[in-house]
Amino acid sequence: MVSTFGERLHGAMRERGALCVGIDPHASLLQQWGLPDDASGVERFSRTVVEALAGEVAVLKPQSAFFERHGSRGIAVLERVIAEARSAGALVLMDAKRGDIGSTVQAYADAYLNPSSPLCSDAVTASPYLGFESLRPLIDTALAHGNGVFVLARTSNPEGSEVQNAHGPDGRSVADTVLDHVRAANAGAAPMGSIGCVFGATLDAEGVDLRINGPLLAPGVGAQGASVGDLAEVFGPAIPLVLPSVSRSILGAGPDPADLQKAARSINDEVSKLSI
Ligand SMILES: O=C(O)c1cc(=O)[nH]c(=O)n1[C@@H]1O[C@H](COP(=O)(O)O)[C@@H](O)[C@H]1O
Repeated sequence: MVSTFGERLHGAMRERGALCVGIDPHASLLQQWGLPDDASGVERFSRTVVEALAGEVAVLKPQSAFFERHGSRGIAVLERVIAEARSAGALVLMDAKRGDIGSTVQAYADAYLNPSSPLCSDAVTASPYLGFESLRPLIDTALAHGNGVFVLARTSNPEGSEVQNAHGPDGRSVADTVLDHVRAANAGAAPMGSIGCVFGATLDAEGVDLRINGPLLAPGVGAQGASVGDLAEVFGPAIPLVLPSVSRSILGAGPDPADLQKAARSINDEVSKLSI
């Protein structure tokens, strides 16, 4: 039987630590690494990150936009990054933040979560702001193929709160409702469900029920100002489910692979001390 994403992620977090490293080939990072701002630069950059880290971190998260900005050649690089990272043992979370009406969401599901697609990843990020049910085809396709989805609940950027903290007639915030839907999708799954939420490490989770029986992707550590220490304060008893996601503050240590490894190991070690 095919393993579930929740099972694979749970195992990877125990074996490799909970860190997720973002592959975000910003133009400024390409320049800093002495690479051209084109598809060949993105390929050298991403290959270096994969070779340095895919054998040791639980999850690599390529940000699709940084590949898309180089057109079809950038997407071809993304396809190779997915294949190489997975064959080196990392889980790949495609950061595409897709969302649309359900019939179109099925096409995104076919692109990112169906093994017949060259972009198929272990999981994809999705925006529920066309209504959580519009994401159903993504969730069903993920579960049918042993893959996962990370649904945005509270994003790390300060602008997010005007939408995500708005309250409905039942007095619940939009983000609380998203967390409720994800909790329902993961009900009964063990050791944890395959549907995660994104909850920024930069936020205050006071009064928020984070028990979703699934992973909590926590971007915002490093370049956006949160520290590993803040994670304990934000997530409290939910820490064992937290997957801190870090891009620039690790990528900025490159291009030497040993320096990338050093930067990732140092954060991973700090994170592992939180869960004790
Ligand atoms: O889904 C995400 O990964 C994400 C959600 C969120 O709320 N905030 C957020 O920063 N991200 C992504 O996480 C990464 C953060 O990068 P750094 O700030 O460089 O660590 C970027 O790829 C963002 O697109």
